[in-house]
Amino acid sequence: MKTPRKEKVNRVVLIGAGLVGSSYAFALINQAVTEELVIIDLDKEKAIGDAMDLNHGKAFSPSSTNTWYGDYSDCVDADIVCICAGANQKPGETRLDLVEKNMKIFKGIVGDVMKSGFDGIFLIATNPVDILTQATQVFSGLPKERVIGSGTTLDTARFRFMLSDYFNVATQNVHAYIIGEHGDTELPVWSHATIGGVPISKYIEMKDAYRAEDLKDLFENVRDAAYHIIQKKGATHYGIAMSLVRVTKAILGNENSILTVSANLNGEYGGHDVYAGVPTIVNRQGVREILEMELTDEEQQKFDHSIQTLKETMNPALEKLKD
Ligand SMILES: NC(=O)C1=CN([C@@H]2O[C@H](COP(=O)(O)OP(=O)(O)OC[C@H]3O[C@@H](n4cnc5c(N)ncnc54)[C@H](O)[C@@H]3O)[C@@H](O)[C@H]2O)C=CC1
Ligand SMILES: CC(=O)C(=O)O
Repeated sequence: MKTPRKEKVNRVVLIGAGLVGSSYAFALINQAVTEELVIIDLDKEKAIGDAMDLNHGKAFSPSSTNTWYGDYSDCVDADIVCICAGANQKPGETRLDLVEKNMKIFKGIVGDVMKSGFDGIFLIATNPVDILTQATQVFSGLPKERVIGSGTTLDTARFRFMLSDYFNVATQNVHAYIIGEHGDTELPVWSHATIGGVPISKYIEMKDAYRAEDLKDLFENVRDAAYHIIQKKGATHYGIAMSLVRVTKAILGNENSILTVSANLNGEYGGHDVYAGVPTIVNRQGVREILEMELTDEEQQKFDHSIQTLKETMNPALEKLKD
């Protein structure tokens, strides 16, 4: 049930309560991240049902999140509008294949959010996420640092999980990033990957049990993880939901945490006006700062290729939607 606001509390508006959105809502409530959660979806009945179901679990959750099915006017008081609406990949489809369909949906959604007077932070999950994050910035006119995408947060989490599994150390002690497009051209930054501060290349030299060739396969499994999961169960949603909650917490908690969100490169990493996954300091302002790592020549080449691919897909799609 919607309640009038008496004091400043955190409000997240979720647009698109499909598999990703409803998993995000569930994870938000279970981690006590926000006082208010508003759900909006084209499928009104499904979203009303979700709000009822989530409120019925309140007695068992650590949070007192007030959840309701809302409308775009609720965005005016939102700290974060998270968009998970739109088509997902069918088996064999790439993320980039979704661009035209989802960009059209975004033009309408972002326009409706902005009509409410929204002045918070957009957090985007819908694919192709880097391109839709950029489109959201263009459609909304909000400052670039207040429009961010989930970027390669999920890929980085997959990478750290698979490395921790291979080396049999806790995920928290693996520091390694996937950067670039959240998609087929993403790349691992091996030159800065460490285990407890020891470069992975050194760690492998020190231990007979590990082989450099295995790392190539490991990265391919990270890059292709979505295809493998979609083949098995039709969609991925728990991992991204937890990534989105992590970013939401970093924003609402003013954490200054480093996360590989999709941020506008704005002078960093070659100075492109493009959104891509890079290590970024995230706080209440959204993007505080992008961390520019020194890449090897090979890594820089792969990164440039990833950026070029994003531009080549995004520019014609944005052009088509110009009024
Ligand atoms: N960034 C990432 O790492 C990931 C992104 N995704 C992406 O998230 C998106 C959503 O995926 P799923 O939840 O699996 O899809 P889904 O089909 O389960 O849900 C999409 C929801 O969007 C709603 N919707 C469609 N148009 C709308 C509009 N104009 N206004 C409001 N709601 C609208 C639908 O009614 C539906 O409930 C896809 O683009 C998918 O590729 C999925 C996993 C990871
Ligand atoms: C679907 C998608 O983007 C992922 O799971 O990485």
